[in-house]
Amino acid sequence: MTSSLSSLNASESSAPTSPAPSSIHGGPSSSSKVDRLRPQDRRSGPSGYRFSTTCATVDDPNHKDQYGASSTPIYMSATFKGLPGAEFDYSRSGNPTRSMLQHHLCQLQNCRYSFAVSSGMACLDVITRVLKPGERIIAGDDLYGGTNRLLTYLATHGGIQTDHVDTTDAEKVEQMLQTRATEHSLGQCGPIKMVLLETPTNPLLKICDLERCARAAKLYAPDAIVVVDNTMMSPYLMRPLELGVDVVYDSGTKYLSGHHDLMAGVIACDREDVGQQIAFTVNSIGNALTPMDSFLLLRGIKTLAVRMDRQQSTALLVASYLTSLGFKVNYPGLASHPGKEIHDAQASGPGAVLSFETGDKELSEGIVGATRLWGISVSFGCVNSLISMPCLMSHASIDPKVRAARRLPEDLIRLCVGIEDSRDLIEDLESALLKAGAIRRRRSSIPDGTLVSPSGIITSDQSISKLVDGMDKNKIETRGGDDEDGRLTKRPPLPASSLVVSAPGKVILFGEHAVVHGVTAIAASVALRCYAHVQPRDDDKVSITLPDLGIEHAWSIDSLPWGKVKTNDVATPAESLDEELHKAIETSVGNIVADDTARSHAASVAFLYLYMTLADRSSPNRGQSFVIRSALPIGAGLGSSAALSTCLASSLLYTHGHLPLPTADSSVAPASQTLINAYAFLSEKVMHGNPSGVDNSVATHGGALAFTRPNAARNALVKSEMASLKSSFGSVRFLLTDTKVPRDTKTLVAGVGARLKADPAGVGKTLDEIQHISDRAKDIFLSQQPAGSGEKGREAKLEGLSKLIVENHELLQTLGVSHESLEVVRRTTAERGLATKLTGAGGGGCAVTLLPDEMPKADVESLRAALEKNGFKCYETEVGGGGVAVLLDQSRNEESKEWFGKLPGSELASRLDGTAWSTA
Ligand SMILES: Nc1ncnc2c1ncn2[C@@H]1O[C@H](COP(=O)(O)OP(=O)(O)O)[C@@H](O)[C@H]1O
Ligand SMILES: C[C@@](O)(CCOP(=O)(O)O)CC(=O)O
Repeated sequence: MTSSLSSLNASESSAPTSPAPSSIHGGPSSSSKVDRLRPQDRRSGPSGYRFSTTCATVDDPNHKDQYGASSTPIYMSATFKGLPGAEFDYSRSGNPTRSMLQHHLCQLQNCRYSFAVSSGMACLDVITRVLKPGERIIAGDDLYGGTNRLLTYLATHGGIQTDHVDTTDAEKVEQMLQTRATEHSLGQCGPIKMVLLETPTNPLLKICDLERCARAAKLYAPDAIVVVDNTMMSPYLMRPLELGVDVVYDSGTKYLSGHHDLMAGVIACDREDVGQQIAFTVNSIGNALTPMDSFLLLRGIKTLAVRMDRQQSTALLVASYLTSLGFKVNYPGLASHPGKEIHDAQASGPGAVLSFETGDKELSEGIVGATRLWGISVSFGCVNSLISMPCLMSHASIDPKVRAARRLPEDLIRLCVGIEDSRDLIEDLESALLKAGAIRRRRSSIPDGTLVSPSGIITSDQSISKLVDGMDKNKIETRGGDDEDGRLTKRPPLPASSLVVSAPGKVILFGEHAVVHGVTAIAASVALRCYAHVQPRDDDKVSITLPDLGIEHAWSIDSLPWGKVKTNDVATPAESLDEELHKAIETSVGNIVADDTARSHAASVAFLYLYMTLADRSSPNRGQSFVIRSALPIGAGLGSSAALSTCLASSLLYTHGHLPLPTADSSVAPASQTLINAYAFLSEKVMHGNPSGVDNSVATHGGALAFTRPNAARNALVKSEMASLKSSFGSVRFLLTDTKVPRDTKTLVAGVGARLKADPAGVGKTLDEIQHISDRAKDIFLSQQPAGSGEKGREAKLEGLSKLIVENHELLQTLGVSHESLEVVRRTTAERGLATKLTGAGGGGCAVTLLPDEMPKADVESLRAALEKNGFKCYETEVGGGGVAVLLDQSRNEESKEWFGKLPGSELASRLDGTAWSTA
């Protein structure tokens, strides 16, 4: 042992982690409520990355590897040579691999001290050594068995007593603190020196209000340290230090490592006095983490956020599935959880552990024993899913009488969800529930035509959302239930069964019509959107309600022409329409709603085409009701059909489990966008015959795009090219004028196609000229402003765009797609020196006018009045917002059905736009 270690003075110990305190506190302040709600969005550490980036980026500028190794080397060395004072001398006190891990943990938890020790229990051992005999602890009554065992040991061997209270009731914690403080002041007991909290509790998943308990501790026992076991959440979902807590520990064996291939514990602390004390203890007792395990833990942490996202979203499905069967489920992700509000305020996700009761201990044993995929094991946080009975396993060390007193049900089953396919997990669980007799099929009520595999197990190609939705009513009842109908008919809100999505309309600035024939179009999303609300129907019908057109259609699902549907792999969408299916749907829609208007007919056929392509006929959950609303003017050239198509495609893909729902902190994934866009394009083809795909691409991806479709005569593309246009000169003001003159995109597009066929050279030349316009416009958008050109540079660019607008409109006139109403707009604006062109298919519909930066509001208003005098409607709009979006708030999804179909479009939009969406 080297001389620096022979002294066990805390201040000389090299156990604390390496970064200088100042470098860790690079992140934003911890006091803001908003910050706290979304810790994964917070930037931390000197590099200022967000959480998942920091997870994957292991870097300590003060400890660069001599060879530039990409992965932290494992320093398998007990000793390090050198004179006293060197940074490392003996691995118990400090080891470079462990130092790197501890540095990384400091970055993730935004704290100054981090310690990696041999297990989660070792953490508690180290932390409780701060206490002296006679001092007291307040802890929860729903604790992990190991924690309980150590606290009992401290009481019998160390004279440190613990008061167990229900820490999920902050008032009880406050009362206990007050009582003990009074007793201590009267000399009746020792001081409270530690308050030990855990939330959600294990295994009952009850919620403790950390901030309130920490505040109470500071009030009644200012010398006590507030300690939180954060293993259930991991630093990704919760960072208790930011809630007023002094010390946090995690069993690193769980989510941090994620693979159940090591044992570790990590302690985080930001208080210097406590940090130094812990450093002293770790060094003294020698339980610091080995270099090999430090390496493994560091590796595991890199994927913490992605693992947790996946595990958590599956846990929500499993919890909903079990709830739908009638089991009492404990999971803070469920709207019914009593502590949800507090949990949501202090953590940013419900985690991936849940528990449920069956009502019978033997039955629970039967279920646990019958699972195959769910491993029977203690612990959690692993990539593999685990099932256990806490009373027989993780909590067996607690006296049964104590367990009973703490209301820990003997039949409780704990599920720790891993990263496997959620369908396999639910199928395996269902099979175990059936085998154990916890549920059984209600064969008599399976609807005609519903296919159930001979084994009685739902086949794996069925989507989880359908599986989950249909469990209760159609197939299964809980044990002991008779065939009483309606016994389980009250279903809880299910994550994927009711959903709200939205997509924006678009404005084509240059290149409409020509884009159909391979010319580049410049288009951008607008702030007006279409919205779709989906919920299950239990009458075996599928329906579409179009309140904007005053239409509702419902079809008995069996009456649809299913014989024409070809088996398809949803992940590889067809590029062209299946004309046979299209025709068959046209016929049946025509038959069913003979008095249909052309508009609702088109929307209905497109809807059924996508429904029949994406829904599974054999699913018991095939019944669905769709309500579509648009804040966009319909049929005016602003892409209402593409926004509708994108809403239909996304809602069907999500509710039928073809796409994972985005999580609270994620946007609609690029791969999801691609699939949504492909199906939206098919719907557009149903509605418009030969669309270019620009509208649905903008509705799906959002932003501003230069879009070019493959066309052998014009370009060498094999698939549509989309170049994102980020204007180098800020936003541009546009006025959209809806002439309210109805027109039909399909007919107008076909008309231009016919002209091209009749006069390939003449129309071809027009197309070349439009291509040239789009190219110039693209250059203007993308070109950097010459240095020092300032306002002048911007003015020149806007002038350039105005010229192109005028030219493009003239060319569209020659293609025969203008209309007198559009010419009125053009003239009215030209009188004021403004450039206007039609946008979209023309023939009526909308015109777009470029507004100069300096145009006063009053002038815009007078222009608007002049235009609206003709019966037109004007919108001043921004362009380039987000694409397809999914409403994340499940309760909002449920609640909105009350007013979704009733409110005026603009009011509906303002109600929905203010809520939490995940957007492309
Ligand atoms: N909210 C809606 N309700 C019903 N149908 C709609 C809605 N939005 C769009 N549509 C469908 O889209 C068609 C309009 O498409 P289109 O003529 O291309 O004009 P736009 O430029 O608005 O997309 C309508 O005729 C109708 O079939
Ligand atoms: C005319 C066209 O270029 C745009 C159609 O726009 P809208 O349907 O009028 O919104 C056709 C297309 O690109 O598919």
